[in-house]
Amino acid sequence: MSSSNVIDGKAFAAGLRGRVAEKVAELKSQKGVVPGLAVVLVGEDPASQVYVRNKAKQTLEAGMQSFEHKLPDTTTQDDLLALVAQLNADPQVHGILVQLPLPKQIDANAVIGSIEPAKDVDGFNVVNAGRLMTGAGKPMVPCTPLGCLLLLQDRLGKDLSGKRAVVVGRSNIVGKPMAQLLLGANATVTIAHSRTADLPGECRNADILIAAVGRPEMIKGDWVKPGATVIDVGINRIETPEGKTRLVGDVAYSEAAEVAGAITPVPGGVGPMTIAVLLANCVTSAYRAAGLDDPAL
Ligand SMILES: NC(=O)C1=CN([C@@H]2O[C@H](COP(=O)(O)OP(=O)(O)OC[C@H]3O[C@@H](n4cnc5c(N)ncnc54)[C@H](OP(=O)(O)O)[C@@H]3O)[C@@H](O)[C@H]2O)C=CC1
Ligand SMILES: Nc1nc(=O)c2c([nH]1)NC[C@@H]1CN(c3ccc(C(=O)N[C@@H](CCC(=O)O)C(=O)O)cc3)C=[N+]21
Ligand SMILES: [Mg+2]
Repeated sequence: MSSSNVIDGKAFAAGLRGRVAEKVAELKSQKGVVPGLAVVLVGEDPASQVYVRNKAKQTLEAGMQSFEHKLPDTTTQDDLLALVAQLNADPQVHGILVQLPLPKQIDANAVIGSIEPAKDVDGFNVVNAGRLMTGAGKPMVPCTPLGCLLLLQDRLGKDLSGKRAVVVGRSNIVGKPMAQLLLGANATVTIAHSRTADLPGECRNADILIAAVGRPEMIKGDWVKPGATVIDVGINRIETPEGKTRLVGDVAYSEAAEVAGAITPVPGGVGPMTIAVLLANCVTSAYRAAGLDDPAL
């Protein structure tokens, strides 16, 4: 496979962040408003700390305000709900992201449900999930699935009519909203999961294959239909034989790249898109709060 069949999510994300920065500057000059993103991290998970640092850096680079709230592992649900309430009420905050997973003593659904839907830039709140599913009202769309859709549409065109899409994984944060977006773009969608009878067979039907499983390199090259577009959402940190760690996706990349028409790498594929869409959602929220139409990004 030629390198042009690698979908460069890193470059696409950089372009999107550039458009976000332009919209931030326009809002500032027109309304004197600077979009603000609040990120809440509970606990000390090193991987989460890296993501949160990257988000803050890119937020500032786009000309936005970044508010970081780091809370200890022992934080109670009431403490976290109180912080969310404070951020809901803060006019400088247009987007609130509570990093998942949360410690066991906290009910994630209760916390997500307490975020003002307009500020729910992850799109995880039931109000936004319901809007996405029904088409009633404008949702905040979950960042990772929307990032995947943008990469697909850049390759295949906006209309996915006639294409068979298979989404492996049915989580609320990736698999289910991904399927919903593909359906909205007119693909014919199958959602596969751990109870699917013949996963390799399902995958081989896919013109568009989305892997969101959380199992390192589970999807093999001979599960991929020749010419298919493969989007690998997985972020798995594995130990190499030399005792170092390395990031791999849910797809056995080098095998799959031999067969696929196009494929996202890990790192440098979906991950950077997630953060770029997060910034885009936050800017959209700020435009709405200022009474403006959604910016074209
Ligand atoms: N790039 C990015 O920006 C992001 C990456 N991720 C990554 O994406 C991956 C998925 O994340 P997330 O959706 O949160 O994960 P979850 O663990 O919430 O969901 C995993 C899904 O995969 C299914 N699954 C697990 N094992 C198998 C199997 N052997 N065969 C078929 N299906 C299986 C599960 O099925 P069942 O429901 O039956 O248990 C479940 O639906 C992870 O690697 C995560 O790190 C996540 C968010 C953002
Ligand atoms: N409320 C919430 N919203 C999220 O969107 C959310 C979350 N919680 N919890 C964790 C997952 C994971 N996630 C990633 C974001 C960026 C990269 C990313 O930038 N990845 C880079 C490399 C990162 C690295 O090198 O470690 C890449 O793939 O190229 C990865 C993963 C967002 N998540
Ligand atoms: Mg996400």
